[in-house]
Amino acid sequence: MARVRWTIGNWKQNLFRGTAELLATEIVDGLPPELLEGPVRTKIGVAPTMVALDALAPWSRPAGPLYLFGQNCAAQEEGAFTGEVGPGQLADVGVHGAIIGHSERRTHFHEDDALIARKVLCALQGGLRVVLCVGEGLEIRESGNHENFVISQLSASLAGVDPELFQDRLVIAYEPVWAIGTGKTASARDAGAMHRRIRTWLTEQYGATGADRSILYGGSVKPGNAAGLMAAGDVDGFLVGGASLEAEAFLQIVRLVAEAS
Ligand SMILES: O=C(CO)COP(=O)(O)O
Repeated sequence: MARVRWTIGNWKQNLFRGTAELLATEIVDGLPPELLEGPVRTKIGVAPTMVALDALAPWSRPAGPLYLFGQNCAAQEEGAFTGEVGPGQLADVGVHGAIIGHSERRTHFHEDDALIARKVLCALQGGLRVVLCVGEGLEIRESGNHENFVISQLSASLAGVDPELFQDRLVIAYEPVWAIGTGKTASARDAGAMHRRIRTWLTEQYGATGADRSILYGGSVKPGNAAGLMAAGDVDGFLVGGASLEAEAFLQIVRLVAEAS
């Protein structure tokens, strides 16, 4: 079976309920009908701020075509953890999954691999999909140790997670930190090499079935570079930041992901 392709917009700390609804409407209205009616070639996700999640229910599955993602998820189901939102609470407002381990959370909120592993486990146990983000900073890229770094992040972020839980719900996103919001994209060659390395590691750890999961690229993805990145091999779609805030740019990327051979 072909791996699922994904195009997911990470809206970060942008938009309010009204503007989020407007953007969701523009995206859904602009989706090519064949993506909605035929065998779906790319699943489409959006990750608005927590307080706009429930407002997007009319555009998200099952009512609409979008999959809804939180930008974070607590490491525990519930309890005395001020400010946290657990997987059950996300699912309760119609959320399908959560982005976990984004570099902005690792950097600004000091989330380490151990915490991320607990979040991944909690979210999967709670029935959510998980988009697990990994990626190296510029210094590590320049030192040439980027592949080992990313594999160690991946290995630590999945420590203790039973692969039985993955099913089709674990997606990996490779997002080199130096490419996020900078306009610098990894070359198709570099992205392809990292994605292949990740796939090889997944196969070594979990066998062919465990490795058969989508690996997305993120970092300054735009309509102009999406086709080249899709052609790199082992790239199953994108986690899009800035360009996902413009419906037309996001829709172009969706089309390129769906049409890539
Ligand atoms: O962080 C990202 C997606 O999660 C990428 O952001 P940009 O597309 O703005 O570089």
